[in-house]
Amino acid sequence: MTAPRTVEVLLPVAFDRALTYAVPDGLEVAPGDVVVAPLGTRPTVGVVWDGGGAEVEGARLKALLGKVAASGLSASMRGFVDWVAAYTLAPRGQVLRMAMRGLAADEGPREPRMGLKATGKAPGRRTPARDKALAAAANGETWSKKQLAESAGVSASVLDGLVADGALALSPLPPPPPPPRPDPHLPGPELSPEQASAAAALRAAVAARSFSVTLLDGVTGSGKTEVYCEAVAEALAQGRQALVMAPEIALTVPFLDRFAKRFGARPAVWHASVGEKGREAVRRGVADGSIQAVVAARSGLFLPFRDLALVVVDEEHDAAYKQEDGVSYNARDMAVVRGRIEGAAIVLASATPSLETRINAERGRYGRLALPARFGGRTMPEIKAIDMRRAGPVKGEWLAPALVSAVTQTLAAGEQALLFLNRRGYAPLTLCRRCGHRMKCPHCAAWLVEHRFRASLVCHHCGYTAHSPKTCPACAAEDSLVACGPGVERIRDEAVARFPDARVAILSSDLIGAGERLRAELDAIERGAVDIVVGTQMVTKGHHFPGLTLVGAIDADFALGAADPRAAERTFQMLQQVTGRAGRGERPGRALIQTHEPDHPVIRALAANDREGFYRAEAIAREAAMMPPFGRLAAIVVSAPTRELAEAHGRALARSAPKQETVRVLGPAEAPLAMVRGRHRMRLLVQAPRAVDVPAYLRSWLAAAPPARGGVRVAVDVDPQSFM
Ligand SMILES: Nc1ncnc2c1ncn2[C@@H]1O[C@H](COP(=O)(O)OP(=O)(O)OP(=O)(O)O)[C@@H](O)[C@H]1O
Ligand SMILES: [Zn+2]
Repeated sequence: MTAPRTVEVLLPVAFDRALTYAVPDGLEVAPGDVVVAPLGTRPTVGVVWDGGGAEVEGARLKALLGKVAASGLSASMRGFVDWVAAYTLAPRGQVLRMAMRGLAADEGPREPRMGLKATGKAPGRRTPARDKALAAAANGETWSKKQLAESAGVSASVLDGLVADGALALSPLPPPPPPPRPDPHLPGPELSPEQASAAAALRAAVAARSFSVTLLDGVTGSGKTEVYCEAVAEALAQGRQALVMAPEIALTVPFLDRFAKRFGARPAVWHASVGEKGREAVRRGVADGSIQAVVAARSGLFLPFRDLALVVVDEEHDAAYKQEDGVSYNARDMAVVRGRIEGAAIVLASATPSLETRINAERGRYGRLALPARFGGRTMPEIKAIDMRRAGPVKGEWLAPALVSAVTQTLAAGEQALLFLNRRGYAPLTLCRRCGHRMKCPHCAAWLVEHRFRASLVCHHCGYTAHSPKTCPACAAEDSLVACGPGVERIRDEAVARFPDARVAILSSDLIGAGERLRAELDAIERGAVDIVVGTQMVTKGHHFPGLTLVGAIDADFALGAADPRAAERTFQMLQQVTGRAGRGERPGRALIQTHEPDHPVIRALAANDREGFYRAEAIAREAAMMPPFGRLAAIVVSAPTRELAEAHGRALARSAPKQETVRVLGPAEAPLAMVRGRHRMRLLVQAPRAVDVPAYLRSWLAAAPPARGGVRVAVDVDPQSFM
């Protein structure tokens, strides 16, 4: 007897290794095929991986259960999965799981949907409802049951009766027409000379059919979208595919309409709120090439494109590109990796590029195209700081007098104002006036945030929600709980109270979501049906509201990210983005920033409109501290049910760190967010020069480290973005 043929199969579970299976006689499989394999006793869908295929002696070898008629993973996709896993230290199976999203169990030809058709036979019994149904069906077409019932104004049971009677018969419905395809040959807008030359460079990058990375560095309102749409047009015209990524689902919404205006049809959409059926359709369409353009949140990077020509990473600086749970990867960086593997052009677009990307461009690793001025001769907003120490509001209010009078003037001129505060809910802290008790999350080292619209207290880390209590849970005093500090809901209340005639809208992800509600709100603002917009960071980027001329930033918030080496950069980016919403239409804009540190270099750079100066100073500071992009960082978070366990394991880890001259291991120290979901957290930080292969260092470290026991978990984060 000959030994069985075998293959390696990677399964979408937390295994790093592919498992070896026997291939039953009569089954032909190749790397990339989707197969069903037994995992323990459970049939599991996985992907045939590279390697293996040898003849192995093994009576106990399990056999594949079958093959699935679904588009598999190309060699480049498999290479991408391997690469991401190796870099992030995530098990390969966990990365594979992301690449299998939307995979239907069977993509084979579908059974046609059945509808109803008149047979011409008279029913045995006539009623007015039956007559109506037959009259509607008399046109001879096949109707869906629902449509026929609606059109005739009868219930579904009437139709069932007619089928039983032979007057209606089941009949296959014609397949739905394919969605319209975007047309790359529609004329785009007329571009300014700067835009035109940037667009030509991007078109050339796509036409080159090879890997390249280009930073599209253009100030807010410079028309970056119009420019990168030309690169999309080039990809479409070649019959190839383009992926446009946005850091948040909410930002995909306005892009859909802009894309449709440019190309006559909407792109496919891919993100967490798309339902299972929709995802299956997108996955199938990108795999067979019938879908050419996709707009997606970060997970779209793992779609199995057949012929990917272009990836645009819009707002490339955005921290939301970093996934923090499961596989910790930065979709911006992994887009570059995918581009290298696929030979695709990568465009990183931003008005406030990350220092990482700026330095890559300066050192010639990336190309750089600049749009230094706004489109149409519009000017950048004038930015001023309001010193909250001297010119702040009275206690209990949050809008400084100078901001109030600016809003008043803006409204009087028939223009719109935006009040920005990066804090959801009504108040970040609720405390008892009598005993000083603070309302805390029972599972996290965090305060509960009051959400007054929902009458509840919510933990922003674990989602724990409680009704706002009437009495203090500690001292039982009645009506003693007070809200401290503002969230957007509170700013909205103040705006409504101060400007009773103004139409005030609030935009916050927890209130609006990313669906039709959001679209309706954005439309209303664009049309001028809203006077004051109050919003979280959801409103800071990407949006274009022509009537908006004043932006008020309620709190410049530097202290928040004290442990974060990117705190200054992030604050600069956020304020530059939000102030960049002002004055994009006919009239010039201005912005007021409420701050307790008006002399902070970030505020000074903003007020002086000195972007370059800020980046230069920031680069010097980061280089001196050997912080990214001049050095490398990785974080290891140890969590455990008790602090002692977490600390002990953190110490043991630190002791087992391989000695390498240039690599520093800091900690363990208690994480700024010391407990989440009941787990105590300690952090270690690895700092190394750029030349060090940090993932390799971590791998050899963790392989030799004492195993985590007793509920201890170790999470590795290469290139951390969050320092909580
Ligand atoms: N060549 C053009 N012709 C007509 N309108 C244009 C042109 N370029 C840009 N615009 C318009 O100018 C506005 C700003 O452009 P866009 O939103 O692309 O800027 P942006 O650079 O992406 O800004 P931000 O970074 O602030 O999001 C949009 O309404 C856009 O349609
Ligand atoms: Zn919590």
